Amino acid sequence: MTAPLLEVEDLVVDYPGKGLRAEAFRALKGVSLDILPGETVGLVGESGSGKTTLGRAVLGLAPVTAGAITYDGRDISHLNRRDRRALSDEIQVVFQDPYSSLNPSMTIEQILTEPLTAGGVASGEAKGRVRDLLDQVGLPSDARTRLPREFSGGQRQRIAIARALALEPRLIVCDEPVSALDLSTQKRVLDLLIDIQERTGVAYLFVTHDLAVVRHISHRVAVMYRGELVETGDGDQVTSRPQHPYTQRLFMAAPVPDPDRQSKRREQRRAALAAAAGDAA
Ligand SMILES: Nc1ncnc2c1ncn2[C@@H]1O[C@H](COP(=O)(O)OP(=O)(O)OP(=O)(O)O)[C@@H](O)[C@H]1O
Repeated sequence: MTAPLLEVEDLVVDYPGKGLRAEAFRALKGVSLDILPGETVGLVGESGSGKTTLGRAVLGLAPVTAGAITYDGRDISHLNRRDRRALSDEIQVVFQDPYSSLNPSMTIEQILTEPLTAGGVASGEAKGRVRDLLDQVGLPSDARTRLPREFSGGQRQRIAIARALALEPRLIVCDEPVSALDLSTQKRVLDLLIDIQERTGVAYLFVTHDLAVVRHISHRVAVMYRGELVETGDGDQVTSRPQHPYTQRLFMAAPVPDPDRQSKRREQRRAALAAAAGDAA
């Protein structure tokens, strides 16, 4: 069997109380989830259910009160700053807002060179890598000399994706990466993420409140409700035959998914898992 890339076990996250709310607030109440290499797990649930908190805990940005997060067999629940920084070439993030996530005063070349040099890539080599990254996300190489404000929302999200890809991570936490984009741009960015995954084998933890998006991109879907995972399964199974009453309510009003896209994603996952099992044997 393929070993998970990421394992979250009985994770509890308490946010300390502030101001009028003196008591700590339990945002995650014992969540367990794993992600295989090259897999996309879509995390859905209503606002406030804890999706972003789970993504942030994986990135070391939310306090782990109890439980464990294991990456590639190593416990990463309580890393110090240096070890966490060292892990950034393995685990990356793409945030929701392409307007605030890029430094407005840096050129695209500077934005993409920063993680490369931090990851130890020599500056001579970085220039070529920046061109490669722009090519991977479908932007022309003359984008290098321009500033973020010269790009549309969809193009900025491509730049954020290029930055996340710079150090060839094995896992990217995508926190609502397309929800600030219009529908046709959403689809192009999702297809880009799928295409990158097919080429590089990167895994995604994909946080979204949008059920059409989760159906489009996920191999598996995990459903959160009030700080707990109430259902996890194949995208098809969870979206078409939800078991938990909350999931049933969540998906009842959602539009019908694209069956061709879904069956293609399922086949790809089976083939990838079979190949990985063959490699491991
Ligand atoms: N830094 C924080 N301090 C205190 N409480 C927080 C903090 N961040 C989140 N919370 C609370 O934790 C709960 C889960 O929040 P979280 O952002 O993880 O939910 P979500 O499912 O991602 O919601 P949304 O879809 O609206 O982004 C919410 O009740 C929220 O108010």
